[in-house]
Amino acid sequence: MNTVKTVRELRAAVAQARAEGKQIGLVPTMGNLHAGHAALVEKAAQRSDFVVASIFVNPMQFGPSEDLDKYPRTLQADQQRLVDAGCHLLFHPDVAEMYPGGMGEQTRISVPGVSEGLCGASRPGHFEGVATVVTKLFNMVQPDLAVFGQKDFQQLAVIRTMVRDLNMPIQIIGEPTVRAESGLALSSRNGYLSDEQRETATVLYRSLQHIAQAIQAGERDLPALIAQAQRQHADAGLRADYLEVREAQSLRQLGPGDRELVVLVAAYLGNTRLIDNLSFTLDQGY
Ligand SMILES: Nc1ncnc2c1ncn2[C@@H]1O[C@H](COP(=O)(O)OP(=O)(O)OP(=O)(O)O)[C@@H](O)[C@H]1O
Ligand SMILES: CC(C)(CO)[C@@H](O)C(=O)[O-]
Ligand code: BAL
Repeated sequence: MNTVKTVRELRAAVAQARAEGKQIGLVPTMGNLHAGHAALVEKAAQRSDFVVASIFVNPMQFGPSEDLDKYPRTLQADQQRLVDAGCHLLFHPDVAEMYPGGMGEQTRISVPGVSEGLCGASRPGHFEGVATVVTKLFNMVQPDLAVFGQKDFQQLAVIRTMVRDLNMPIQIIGEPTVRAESGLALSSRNGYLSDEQRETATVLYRSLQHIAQAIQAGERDLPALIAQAQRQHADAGLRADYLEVREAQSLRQLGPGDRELVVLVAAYLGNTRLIDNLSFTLDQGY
């Protein structure tokens, strides 16, 4: 697996793969790779012939008081993981390569509607940063397909909407969340947690399961279900950001007859912000 740092080298390597008749798959990441990322690369390797992964901690999607500076950077271990998962090329640009004119006057992509609320409410500008950098990566690589994790459920919805609205000829594949045995969704930010906090954080997935099961069993008092879960989170030492049930395709508020639902949670444990979600189908509709 080659690692390249410039757009010029990236384009040359992809052009060569294309000239050999290969289908191109892209897996964008911010590095500090775990088994969740490996699953995305493996999926891309199944569905395409030449897998490009990117590692770029994108300053544009971080708020001023977020963890841009301390976000873990572990290039060597990441390269090994990518090789093991079947990646052919790693793009690892620096900020100047990605934003040569600086970020201030960079053209931006905004995706209204689906970007609003949930993480969009607590991280203003975040999805504009994500949509902009993903568009740039799409234009640099021009992949046939790109793989993203369902763990970042709203991000996946934003990207699907952007691709549809801007007629980008790229198939978007959403991969299920890879979890620890405890149920905790794997995330680079879990590295900020102590062993005890990692155990505490498992309450989030248990709540998602409980809420999904209760709705499937006919419970419709969502405010009560959510309040009960939030009390448990607070008792465990978590600070609530949001806990909501939405229609899963559009992320709009639930309406009568909806069948595809998703429960989404974000909460702080100390300074660490954790997110998780669980989607499910209602046979009879909501
Ligand atoms: N547990 C997981 N299972 C499946 N995909 C995942 C998982 N965690 C992250 N991903 C996906 O990997 C891609 C890159 O995400 P990113 O590098 O931000 O990793 P992360 O572990 O989610 O980090 P963070 O702590 O910043 O959220 C995204 O498409 C994301 O949805
Ligand atoms: C998609 C992404 C690589 C864009 O920076 C990032 O938001 C992530 O890692 O999920
Ligand atoms: N995993 C999404 C990237 C972010 O939290 O900034």
